[in-house]
Amino acid sequence: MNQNILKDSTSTIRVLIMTSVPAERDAVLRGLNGDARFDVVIGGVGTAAAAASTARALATAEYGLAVCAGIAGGFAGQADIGSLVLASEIVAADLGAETPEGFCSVDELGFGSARVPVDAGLTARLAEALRAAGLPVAAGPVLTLATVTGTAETAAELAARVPGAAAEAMEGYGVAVAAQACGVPVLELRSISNAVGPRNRDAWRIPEALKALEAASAVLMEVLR
Ligand SMILES: O=C(O)c1cccc(C(=O)CC[C@H]2O[C@@H](n3cnc4c(=O)[nH]cnc43)[C@H](O)[C@@H]2O)c1
Repeated sequence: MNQNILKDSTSTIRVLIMTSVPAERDAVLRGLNGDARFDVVIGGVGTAAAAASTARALATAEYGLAVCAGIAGGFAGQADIGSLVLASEIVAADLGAETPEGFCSVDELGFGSARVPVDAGLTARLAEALRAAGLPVAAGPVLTLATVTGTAETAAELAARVPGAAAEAMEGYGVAVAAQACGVPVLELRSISNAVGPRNRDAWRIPEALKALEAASAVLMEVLR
């Protein structure tokens, strides 16, 4: 078990799982099968809602781990629809400035960091357990964006800007910044519902992604036992 993860007097880790919408919360709860160590919260869509909801939840109890969980878009060649992605780092990919020479991150601007590290040890253990359970999982940067990518050009630009980018979603950075501020380790677990690229909402495979999220949540429960 990672040294940073707190245990209470009964040696039980309390885990906060932040989702965006009710369907994601319900999928996670099905996988957890009533395990009382986990609190699963609907934090809303987008970074601001996620950060505010996570900070509020972390103020109500002593958690040893915060997990951002939900569906996401997968980058071509990195994560197929129905597979899982574990963030190797959480990256606010549109937090910065546009310049004539291209995008300039807040890191380059000198205003903090658009990248939050995850609990690497726990991420590795969870990835191994997911693979052992027969669930396909990739590890790579998970991008947080305010706007869902809708063109091949933007997908290619993001993939070039963040080498190895595996998935994009809309909340991870908000959850991660709130957790970091509270000294709580963070993970991001995503199941892939669609490919990052030209918008085609009819091609989103949400039921398959929610099934994968449910299965992954059951594995997470076992890994933290
Ligand atoms: O319509 C439904 O039944 C339904 C069920 C569960 C979730 C949804 C959502 O639309 C959730 C929005 C949520 O999904 C993330 N997401 C998924 N794909 C992408 C993407 O390609 N780019 C960015 N974000 C994506 C995102 O985190 C949203 O919060 C609908």
